Amino acid sequence: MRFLITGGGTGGHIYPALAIAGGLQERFPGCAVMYIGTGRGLEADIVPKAGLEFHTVRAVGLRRSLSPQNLKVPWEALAGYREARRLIHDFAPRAVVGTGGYVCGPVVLAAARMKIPTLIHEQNAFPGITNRILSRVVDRVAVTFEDSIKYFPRRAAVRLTGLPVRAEILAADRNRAREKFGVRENDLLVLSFGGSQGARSLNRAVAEAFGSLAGRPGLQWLHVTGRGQHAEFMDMLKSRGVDNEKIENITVMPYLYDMPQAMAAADLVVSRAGAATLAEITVRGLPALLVPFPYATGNHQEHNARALAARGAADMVRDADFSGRVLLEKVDKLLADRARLAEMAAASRRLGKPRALDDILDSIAEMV
Ligand SMILES: CC(=O)N[C@H]1[C@@H](OP(=O)(O)OP(=O)(O)OC[C@H]2O[C@@H](n3ccc(=O)[nH]c3=O)[C@H](O)[C@@H]2O)O[C@H](CO)[C@@H](O)[C@@H]1O
Repeated sequence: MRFLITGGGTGGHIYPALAIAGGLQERFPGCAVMYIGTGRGLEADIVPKAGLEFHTVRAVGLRRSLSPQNLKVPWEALAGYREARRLIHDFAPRAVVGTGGYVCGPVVLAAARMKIPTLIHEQNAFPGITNRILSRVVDRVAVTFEDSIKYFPRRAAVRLTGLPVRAEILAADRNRAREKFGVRENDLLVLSFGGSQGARSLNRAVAEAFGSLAGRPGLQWLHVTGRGQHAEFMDMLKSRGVDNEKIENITVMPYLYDMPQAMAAADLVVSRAGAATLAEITVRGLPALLVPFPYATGNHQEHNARALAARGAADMVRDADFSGRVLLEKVDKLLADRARLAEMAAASRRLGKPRALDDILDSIAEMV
């Protein structure tokens, strides 16, 4: 059996694609999986490292403003479409799966026109333009949030699956994780981070609140600054006269490799609202304070955050309104009310989709 996967540009589209590729290899032992991306996207680096056969086609995105680059789009799109057709013809996949990003356009369209079964996965509550267009020609659409279903014209083909998270996120054990991070039994652990790159406004707010959080009985805090912003964060602390080495209850890290353990240990998460982060928070059933990245395409992070907030799983603050004072106010209120925290945790768990990968694989299996 042969499967073709496509999706790219940012990690947000690539990691779910890799999760699906891995799932297919387990479900259909001996199957061949080929990946089509662009030569420019992050996928050109990550996918070959994951051991998958990788090919590229040309693909360009429409600029949202008037730009001379848009004049090249029809020509490049046609060239990419022809390249995709040739690759699909030679590989002869049983099904084609797209996870968003420009490159999906020519590849999934070519497959659909060649009458090969197609499925696309949408990660965000407000879908990207490529997936919205493709949803008219594909056989199936798998979505992460119920809230995105309304944007797809052929709702009958849409299935709410969720976004596949790393197996370690599901498997991590809370007691062992708390031991590892040195969290005492009745202490509350707050985990704050700003997506894979860190977030300046989150860093600023944590730095402003640092003095007040330091030494608080019963509170432990783990803050991740993001690799590119660690030095700046440390400078902010220094300029406020804070010596972070002396403060026992707050740990600061540039990047957290062990996110699965940290999430397992945490009682509250403060973060951006990227789709992968929210999928992880909800499968772990964690309450969250979300500060969506305001410049994400179509403001999709705010849509993602609202999907949780509307169901009582999270509290949301817009980036423009966020500060150290607001962080303290919100966190104080939440931590003082353990019953509310427990309700939020339960609401979060209800939104979690631990079977996301299985459900996506079932959909693919039904098509082939
Ligand atoms: C800025 C932007 O437009 N980001 C988009 C990008 O998210 P992007 O992939 O950057 O961010 P996500 O929040 O979706 O994922 C971050 C991932 O990094 C992990 N992590 C983070 C920090 C750390 O120290 N350690 C660690 O392991 C998290 O556990 C998570 O798995 O694609 C997503 C899916 O299309 C979108 O929803 C996001 O809006």
